[in-house]
Amino acid sequence: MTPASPYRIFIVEDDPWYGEVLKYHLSMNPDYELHRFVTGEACLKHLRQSPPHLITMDYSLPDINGADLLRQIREQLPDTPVIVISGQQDVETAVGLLQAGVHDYFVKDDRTKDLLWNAILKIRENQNLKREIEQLREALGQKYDFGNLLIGNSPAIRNVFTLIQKAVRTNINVSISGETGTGKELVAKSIHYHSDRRKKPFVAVNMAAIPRELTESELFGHEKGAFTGAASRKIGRFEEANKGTLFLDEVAEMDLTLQSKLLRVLQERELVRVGGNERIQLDIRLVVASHKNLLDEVRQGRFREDLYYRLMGLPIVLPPLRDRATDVLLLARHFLDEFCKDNHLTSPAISPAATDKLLQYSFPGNVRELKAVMQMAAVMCDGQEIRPDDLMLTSGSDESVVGAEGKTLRQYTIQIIKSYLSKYDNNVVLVAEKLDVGKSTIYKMIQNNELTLA
Ligand SMILES: Nc1ncnc2c1ncn2[C@@H]1O[C@H](COP(=O)(O)OP(=O)(O)OP(=O)(O)O)[C@@H](O)[C@H]1O
Repeated sequence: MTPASPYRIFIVEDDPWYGEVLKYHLSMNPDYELHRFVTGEACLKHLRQSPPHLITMDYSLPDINGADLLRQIREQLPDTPVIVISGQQDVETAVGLLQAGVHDYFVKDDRTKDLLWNAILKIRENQNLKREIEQLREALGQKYDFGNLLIGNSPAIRNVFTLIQKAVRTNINVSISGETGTGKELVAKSIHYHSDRRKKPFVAVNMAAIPRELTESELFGHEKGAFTGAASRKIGRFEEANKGTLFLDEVAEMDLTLQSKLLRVLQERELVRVGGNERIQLDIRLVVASHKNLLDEVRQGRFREDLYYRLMGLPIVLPPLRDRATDVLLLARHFLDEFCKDNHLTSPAISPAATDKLLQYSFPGNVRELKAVMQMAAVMCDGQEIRPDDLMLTSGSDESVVGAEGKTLRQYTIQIIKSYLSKYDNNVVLVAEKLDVGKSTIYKMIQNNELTLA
């Protein structure tokens, strides 16, 4: 059903006069295509032929009991909203119907047709929003097509593609390790958007970005009044990701207390919000990542061994870019073309000397650094060709640092991050997103006193 198609409503009402009143009232909206039936059987017969977007039904029909009709509608069209209109003012029936999944229940009186009008508007709004979300998720799925977007042809990255393909076929947890900027989050997204869960949420949480005292409530949520400052209920990231995928980045940053809580949630597949009693069932694929070696963390007593084995699932190791030599040029070309396209520039060639320089460099910041270097080169070059001097590399073959003030790329990076932080009110998450740097990178700069928040 396209958004432009008429909105089909079935009115099931055996009282011919009342049925006509409802039909006439709803026909004021030209978007509605109205079909009236005087028996439950007639409605059921048409359900499959031309499925409606919404059904409004009288509870007392001559041929079929309201509850039976509802059950049969639910079996055939589980997602179609049903509004029940009835002459009975019986609370038990109303509660029973609402529990059986009826969207609304109205008693026949003077206000019914207006209540019905408003209820339909609300339902349509929700249906439109749902459809939009699904379309956006589809679009994201295409964006994270790892065949297109996870660029690479080296044996190392092809091995990663094979593991992603294996992961998407099952529900197994995945642990990704690799240096910063190697593409861990991109791999996590690719897994999600290729799995059966793609229509459900992908939620990413960077454990290094959350202040320690807030981690539990951030992950598991809290009830109103659970602690000072908990002014209202908060849904945690686990609950947000339910039925979808939760990506826990920098998982090694969790303290031991939180690790025990996480272990319990994973074992029991349910959580209780901080300060609450309700048990919430969880159905989540967990993807975790760390640039630290988790096994080393276990050996040092900083990471629980039992949790380590729970999280490990299918391990994917993302090799550093320096071990994917053949990918460097492929990725360089990709980032250059992408940047030039976005900025309406003609994509320049890469000179042989610049190619050599790229191949000799060790890329400590991995793919993220290569992307930044190529974007800067596109700006710095003469528009025709990228030459060695256009490539601002910070270490390896070319120790020298560019720029009139003799600053290193790292110093430039810090300067840019600083100016963004002051522009965006010290919102680290937003700045990391805008500049496409890891949030943990910024937090580490703050920790190392390279950056101070104004
Ligand atoms: N194989 C790839 N193809 C295309 N783009 C890539 C690839 N790998 C990484 N990138 C790009 O490099 C940047 C860094 O990737 P990502 O954020 O996934 O790395 P990460 O390992 O999660 O980093 P961190 O450890 O700092 O969180 C992103 O802009 C991402 O789109």
